[in-house]
Amino acid sequence: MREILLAMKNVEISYNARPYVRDISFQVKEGEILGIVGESGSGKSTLIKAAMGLLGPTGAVTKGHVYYKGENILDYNSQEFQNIRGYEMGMIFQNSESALCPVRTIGDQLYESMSQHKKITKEEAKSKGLALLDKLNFKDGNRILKSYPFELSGGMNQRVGIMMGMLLKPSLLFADEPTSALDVTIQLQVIREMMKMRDEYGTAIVIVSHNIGVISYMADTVVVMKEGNIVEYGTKDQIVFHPQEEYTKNLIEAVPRIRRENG
Ligand SMILES: Nc1ncnc2c1ncn2[C@@H]1O[C@H](COP(=O)(O)OP(=O)(O)OP(=O)(O)O)[C@@H](O)[C@H]1O
Repeated sequence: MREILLAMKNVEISYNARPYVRDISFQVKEGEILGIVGESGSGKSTLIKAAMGLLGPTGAVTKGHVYYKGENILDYNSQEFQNIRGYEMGMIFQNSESALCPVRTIGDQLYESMSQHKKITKEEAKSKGLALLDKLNFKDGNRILKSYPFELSGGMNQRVGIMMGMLLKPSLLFADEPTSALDVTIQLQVIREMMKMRDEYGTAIVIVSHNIGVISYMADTVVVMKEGNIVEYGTKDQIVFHPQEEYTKNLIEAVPRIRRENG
């Protein structure tokens, strides 16, 4: 039986004491890929931030429970969240450049991120980073590691962010619109690399994407969000290929598909 890694139960999330997201329940098992779709402002990123303890000073889970490996993480203090972020839970941001430190090289940031969680030499960190950069189709990994974020293009920084999120082989990877800033060919590479991570290491992935093609390619299960509520939740087959709600049907029709599988 695969372990349930993440579970939200009847969760409400508020900013400045006003609820924006209501009565959310879903779960993610080991090796499962959950897609979250929904129009802009429907609360997709808020769900991910709540699971990672990153709602910021104005945000809070105001009702319900969030469990990670059976532990109620709403009881965690910031140090406990710090301990699981990166190592247990990885994150790929929509805009990696803004998550990177502008005045330090990629190589230094890579080493810092890895050495926070385990004893590792700079050389080991470098060789792991180079191997993953190679898989993500960077031609000149050495140069990338010596570069500052501003010296790289937006697409390159995004792939660096993806590498950082995947490097520690977390049990659960959150990916918030990870490919929207990338060229189509690179998008496919990144998606394949995430799938490989799931297949090789049993990594569970929660992916937010506007692109139903990406969701239909990757996800096992799908949550559909509208104005802070779940309107549909089920298997990919149920949601992408046999949606019940008009809202879901419109979402699926509104965006171009990369490829439809199983349908
Ligand atoms: N820090 C914040 N303070 C106040 N309101 C916020 C904050 N962050 C998000 N919100 C509000 O919460 C709601 C959900 O936002 P969220 O970013 O989760 O939506 P989303 O579905 O991820 O949107 P998008 O697809 O545009 O990224 C929106 O109404 C947004 O304005």
